[in-house]
Amino acid sequence: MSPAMSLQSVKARAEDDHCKSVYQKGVKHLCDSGITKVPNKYVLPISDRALLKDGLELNQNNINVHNSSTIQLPVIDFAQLQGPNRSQVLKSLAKACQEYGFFQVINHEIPDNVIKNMIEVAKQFFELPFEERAKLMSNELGTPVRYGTSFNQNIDGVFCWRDFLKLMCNPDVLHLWPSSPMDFRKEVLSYSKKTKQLFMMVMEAVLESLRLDVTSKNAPDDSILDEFEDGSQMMVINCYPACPEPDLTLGMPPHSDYGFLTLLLQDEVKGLQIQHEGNWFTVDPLPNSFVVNVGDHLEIFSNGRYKSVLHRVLVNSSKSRISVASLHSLPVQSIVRPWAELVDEANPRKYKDTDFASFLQYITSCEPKRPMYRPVAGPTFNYGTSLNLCNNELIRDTQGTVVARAYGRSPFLSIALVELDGLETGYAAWNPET
Ligand SMILES: O=C(O)CCC(=O)C(=O)O
Ligand SMILES: [Fe+2]
Repeated sequence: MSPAMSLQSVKARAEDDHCKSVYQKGVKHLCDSGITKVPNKYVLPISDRALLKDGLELNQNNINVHNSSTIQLPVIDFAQLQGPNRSQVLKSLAKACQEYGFFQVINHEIPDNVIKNMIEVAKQFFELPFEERAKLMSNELGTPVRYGTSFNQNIDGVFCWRDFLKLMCNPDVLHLWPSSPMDFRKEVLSYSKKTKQLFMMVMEAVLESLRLDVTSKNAPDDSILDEFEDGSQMMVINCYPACPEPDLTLGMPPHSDYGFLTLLLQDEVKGLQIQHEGNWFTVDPLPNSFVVNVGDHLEIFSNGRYKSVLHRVLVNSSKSRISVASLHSLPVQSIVRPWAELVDEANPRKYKDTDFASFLQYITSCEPKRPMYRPVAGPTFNYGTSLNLCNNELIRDTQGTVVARAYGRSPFLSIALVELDGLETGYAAWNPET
């Protein structure tokens, strides 16, 4: 190599490193530096984009359609659920979980000021000086309080237009929550307690709804509800800054959530899209409602009756957006398995046991070392990592030999399944039989 060449490559590498470290600081920091174009790091391949420049978008068959229709999610009236119409509401709930995997809860009894203050302190948090936020950055996925960017900034090839603060909500880690802005801890704690209560009530109804058309010979078992009492709760506070070229990127790539249920609060800016009957729809929630969705653990627990649904987030050029996702599941050490009441000869078990702790351990320990498999055929493969694999996608090694098949649709499930059939079985936890 000539001296000039090597100098050039050293320079290029230095530039590259500089950019990498800028992107690791997040999109809020990037936007505050006054950019007017989306850097390449955030530009998705055309096939993965949601919006085309002229307001058109691609549908599932890559056919241009006008900007997505909005969807009115099924409405679950929490007040009705507590009254004489409960059985009617339970039927609507079962239908919503089966047909959409999403619903919106109205009359949920969480006071307006708790919601307003939650959004307010979330906004204030992202307005803190970068140095203050950066204290909470960590590459360790299991850290109880973690500030970060993109979907998984350790491995994403293309970054998404999102910064986040993830807060575990178990009492022993509350002292690690940010102490500024003022009132942050107080308001987030009050919000997390209210969402936990709401989760418990909705989860109880979901269990009841699962039993509606089951004539199980197994004894009814409600002990699971007690487990949820001590279950895990993770609050994900998302910030999607206004983006100069929103058609090139996404706030969040298609994914499903890992837990039982996610309760989502959004500010007044729309952006959430869900996949329904093969197409993407923008969610247009009723004012003061909570959007609730089925997560991977509920899919496993319900033995596939309720499916976790892919969703993603669009960004826009004029308004920054805040959302707060509260993800609920069993305690991290608990095994998630199909509910005994739903499994019998006619309905055989479809999923293997899994637990959140070993999932976390797996991605923390193996992810950076894992070889990068790229499928050579099949549906879109996002972000150049083994995340976001599509169902039944074949994974091939660099020689083109099939090494595995992806069953999951989400990072949680697909990671679990990329190793298969005697191949490295790091975490073969989720295994639908179809
Ligand atoms: O911001 C949103 O609307 C959705 C956020 C989300 O899907 C998540 O945090 O898992
Ligand atoms: Fe999500």
